[in-house]
Order: sequence, then C-alpha cells, then structure tokens
Amino acid sequence: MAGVHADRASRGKEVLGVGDVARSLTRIAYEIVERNGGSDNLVIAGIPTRGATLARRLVNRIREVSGTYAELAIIDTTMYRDDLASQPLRAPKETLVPRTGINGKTVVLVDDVLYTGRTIKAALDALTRIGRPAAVQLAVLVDRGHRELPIRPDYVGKNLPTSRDEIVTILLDETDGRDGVLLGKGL
Ligand SMILES: O=P(O)(O)OC[C@H]1O[C@H](OP(=O)(O)OP(=O)(O)O)[C@H](O)[C@@H]1O
Ligand SMILES: O=c1cc[nH]c(=O)[nH]1
Repeated sequence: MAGVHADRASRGKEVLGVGDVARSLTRIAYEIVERNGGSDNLVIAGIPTRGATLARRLVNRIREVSGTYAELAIIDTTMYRDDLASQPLRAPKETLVPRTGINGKTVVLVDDVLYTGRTIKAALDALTRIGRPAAVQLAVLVDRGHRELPIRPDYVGKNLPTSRDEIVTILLDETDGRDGVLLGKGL
C-alpha cells in the first residue's frame, strides 16, 4: 500500500475486520442471486480501484453460493466525473466490457464506499455509452451517508454513520495486503 491510502490507513481505527468484510460479501452475493432469481443475464460491474476488486470477489462468491456464473465488467468513471474540468490530469483506469456487451442485462454496479453518490452518477453515465442494460442495481461495501444526488444502494455491507470530516478507508488484500475498513479523521 502506498501514498494517500497508506497515510489515511495510518490514521484510521478499524471498524470492520477481515471476517466482517468476508461475511458482508457473502451476504451480498446471496442477496444478488435471490433478488435476480440466479445469475443468468447478470453483469457484476466494479468501479476501480477497489470496487473492481470487490466485483471480482463477488463473481467468485456468487459462483460458490449458487453454482452459477455472473459476468464481470470494470467501469472506469474517470472521463465521466463532474469534476473533470477542475482535475483534467487524472489517469484513466481499467475498463472491461463483457464480450456480449450489456444490452438487456442486469448490471450490478459495485463500489467500496458510497458517499456523495457522484462516482455512481459518473458510472451510470459511462454505462449509457456502453449499452442499454435492462436494469442497474448498486452494491457497496460501506454506505457512509452524505449523499449529494438521489442515489440509493440496493445491497449494503455496512451502513456506517460518519461526519463529513471523517474518512472511510477500505483495505483489500489484493491492493493493500489485508482486508479491513477504517474510520479516521481527514487529512
Ligand atoms: O460517493 P463519492 O463521493 O463519489 O465517493 C465514493 C468514491 O470515492 C472513492 O473513490 P476514489 O475517487 O478515492 O478512487 P479510488 O477508488 O481509486 O481510490 C471510493 O472508492 C468511491 O469510488
Ligand atoms: O470517506 C471516503 C469518502 C469517499 N471515498 C472514500 O473512499 N472514503
């Protein structure tokens, strides 16, 4: 783990441990399968960085709990952000579109933290450029509140009441060497 994320992590207190993260993902996997009657026509679409990691894990978890396969997508929101004009130098991130596209499918957007909702709005705009899903749902590991747009998650690992000056930091083994959710004061 490096840079801002490591700095944030060093200031945070753990509010979810490795077992809590695993249990949350398993529960969300069950809920997705139950709500959609299986995983036919289902695309699990992660938002980089850590939403993409969670989406990969959810595809595996769905296979484990249901024996069925959902497709994986990765949706880069960089060019669709409403702060693009003030921060034009952000590097693009990973993108992955299923071979058969997303038209007529149910897309479950996956992110690690839901805060203002602006990232999800950007992801919805990005999806519109890729195709026309039958429905879009939203799964997040942590909902910390403070929405600035009318966006509501369908699947939540943990509702975590926060104040605006706090920061939620998600650690995942693949990027950070361990799983956990930390709550701390802003930088
Ligand atoms: O609801 P919002 O106010 O949009 O905030 C939530 C977003 O903020 C973080 O992403 P960040 O931009 O830090 O990128 P990262 O995931 O690559 O670290 C987080 O991973 C969410 O995607
Ligand atoms: O606290 C926050 C807010 C937005 N995104 C995060 O990852 N953490």
